[in-house]
Amino acid sequence: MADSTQGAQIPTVICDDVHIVYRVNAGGGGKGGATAALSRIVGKGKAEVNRGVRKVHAVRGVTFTAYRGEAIGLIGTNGSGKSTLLRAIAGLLPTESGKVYTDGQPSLLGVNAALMSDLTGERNVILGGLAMGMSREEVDQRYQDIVDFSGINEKGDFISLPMRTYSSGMGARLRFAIAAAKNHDVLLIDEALATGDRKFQIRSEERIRELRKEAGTVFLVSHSNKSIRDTCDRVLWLEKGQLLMDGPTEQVLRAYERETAR
Ligand SMILES: Nc1ncnc2c1ncn2[C@@H]1O[C@H](COP(=O)(O)OP(=O)(O)OP(=O)(O)O)[C@@H](O)[C@H]1O
Repeated sequence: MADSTQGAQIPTVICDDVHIVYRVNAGGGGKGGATAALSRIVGKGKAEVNRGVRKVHAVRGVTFTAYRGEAIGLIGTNGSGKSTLLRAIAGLLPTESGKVYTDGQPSLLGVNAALMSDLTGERNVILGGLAMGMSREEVDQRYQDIVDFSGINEKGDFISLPMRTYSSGMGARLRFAIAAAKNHDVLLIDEALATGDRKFQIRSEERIRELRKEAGTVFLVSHSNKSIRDTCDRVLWLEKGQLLMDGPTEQVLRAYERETAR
């Protein structure tokens, strides 16, 4: 457990022996699906043999407590269960067993966060703000800050164009800017910084540090060890769904880097 968990700390997220299992229809989209039809042709009817539900045990017995003011990095190789754990903390996935307790409603900010691609950036800022519980006046007050922070208009008037015309990096910037406009009890960020350019990454890392100071807890899933080093004081290392290590950033990252360099 990290040193930062000592003293008068207020818990914000508690995961108690959390297991998460996905159930996947192994039949390939059911009898009528295109994949199933292809399997029937290729396998000459053998597709039926594989029918049934397969289980993927993505998170296996994860236990930790996060405290107010912490920024916690989640690291691990592809498929180790980071995004799954984050979605469970956000309340978007049920646990198979074990419990997730949270203080307040966590906000999940992922690269796929649902903004409306046919609406302009401007409309999405307003809708996103309202969806986060801001009043219309608050949204109006913060609107320009959000647009400035996103940098969307640095190369022209893009905020008045539909979001489907944005590059993936521009979309990610706007999503982050909207989410970061509000102070969150628990902010969960899933690789959101990865698609922004370096200048935007620096700006968003700065904002994460501010959000922490404003007494929230931030979780950051990232494959960039640099982003984790720059923003987090504690790191959870997941591998095959299990919590391999939980401790101060430098200690865990060094162990992770030793392991992944092999
Ligand atoms: N919707 C889903 N249905 C079934 N299995 C899933 C689903 N999403 C993830 N999985 C499986 O759960 C396991 C953990 O996946 P997860 O996306 O949480 O890993 P991750 O550590 O975030 O990976 P990455 O670094 O590649 O983003 C993997 O084995 C993956 O195949």
